[in-house]
Amino acid sequence: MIILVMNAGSSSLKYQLYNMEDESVLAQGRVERIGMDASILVHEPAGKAEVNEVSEILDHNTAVRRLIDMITHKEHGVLESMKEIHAVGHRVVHGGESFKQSTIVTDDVKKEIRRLFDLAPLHNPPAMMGITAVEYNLPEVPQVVVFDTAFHQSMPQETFLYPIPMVLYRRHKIRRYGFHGTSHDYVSKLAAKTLGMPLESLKLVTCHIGNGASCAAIMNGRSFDTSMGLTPLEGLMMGTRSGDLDPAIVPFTMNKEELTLNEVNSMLNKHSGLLAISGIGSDMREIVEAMDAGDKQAKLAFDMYTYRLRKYIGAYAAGMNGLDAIVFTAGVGENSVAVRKAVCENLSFLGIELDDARNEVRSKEPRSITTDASRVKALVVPTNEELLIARDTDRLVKGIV
Ligand SMILES: Nc1ncnc2c1ncn2[C@@H]1O[C@H](COP(=O)(O)OP(=O)(O)O)[C@@H](O)[C@H]1O
Ligand SMILES: CC(=O)OP(=O)(O)O
Ligand SMILES: [Mg+2]
Repeated sequence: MIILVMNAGSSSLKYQLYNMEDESVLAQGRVERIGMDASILVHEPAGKAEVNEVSEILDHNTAVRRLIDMITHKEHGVLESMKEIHAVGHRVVHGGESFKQSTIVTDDVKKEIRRLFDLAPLHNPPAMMGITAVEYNLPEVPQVVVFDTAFHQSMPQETFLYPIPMVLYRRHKIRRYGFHGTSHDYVSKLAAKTLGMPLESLKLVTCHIGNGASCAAIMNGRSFDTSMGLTPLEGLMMGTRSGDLDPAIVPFTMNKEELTLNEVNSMLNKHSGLLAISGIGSDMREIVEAMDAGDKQAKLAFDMYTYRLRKYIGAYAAGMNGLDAIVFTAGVGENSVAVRKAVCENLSFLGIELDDARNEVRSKEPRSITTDASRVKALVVPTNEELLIARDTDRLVKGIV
């Protein structure tokens, strides 16, 4: 079974092509700057030279056509014809309360994803454009949608409701949904395997820290709480997103700075976080480099970032009344020795004993970074959201529920 996995953003489209016989990646790539001048297409076929092209790609439909051209290209391609693609799996960020698991795309499913545009105006419309573009270019191929929110649908009311009038939940479904669910699901299962313990017996805090960042409290193999909320803005401090703040800051700032709703939204999503405090950038590599060179604002940004992460780990340990392991994943979690050190060293009261040499090991394998004697373990588990999407697509298309 050959499966194409797509992750569509507002101006980008990332893809991976899997051979599910051995779960190998035949090709991967991305189209960036869709609808802008000088769109970029990067295509990496396994065992062949990488392609980098700059051209005009006006919409997601053209992007899908271009990536199909690449996959079946005489020189850079990995398939003879697009007929070899059995199914396409899509990442859809918001599934609201309607989708508790992945599902095959039907007219009703599309209608429901459209209805959820309101709750995720930046994320769901491009995913829908990806689905429509595949329908147009590969009309015979079944499609599956995998939701960031689905894994967190197991949260109880006490953790998913906000203490605001209940009528807002009933009328508008204002509640915590949580995101990065495929990643929290994937790494919690792999963490249990790495620890050699049944997942159902473990209390875990998984930290998906990349561009977007969220923590999840995992109990009995299910999501019990998570730091992102109605939208992916709540919770941890991120590259350009503020995370938690006093909600009164919103009307106060709008008033003082004469900002519109759109402007304040953009301030909190695109001009806050590491970028705002450091004044340097949103990339943790740049922050650590500047901090090591003595930059005070970079150090402040780093300290705020790691402090806020520790607060969540402590809160979730209390929320679950226990903790067996914390799990670091995504760009920062998998790569930043400094972030992991700052978090773990200041959680010694919880029973976390960092092993510096283990923390400095660079590897793509799941591994422990605490000492053998450490009462609570810390693990690094590389995430793979695309593989989980491919597996769900494979299972659903084969009719296995
Ligand atoms: N070696 C590294 N050290 C510290 N941070 C890193 C390193 N490599 C990547 N990152 C961080 O990972 C982030 C990207 O994470 P990723 O999970 O790929 O994000 P996304 O999928 O949301 O684009 C970058 O912004 C960067 O800050
Ligand atoms: C939901 C979300 O924040 O996704 P990303 O980390 O890809 O921005
Ligand atoms: Mg990501």
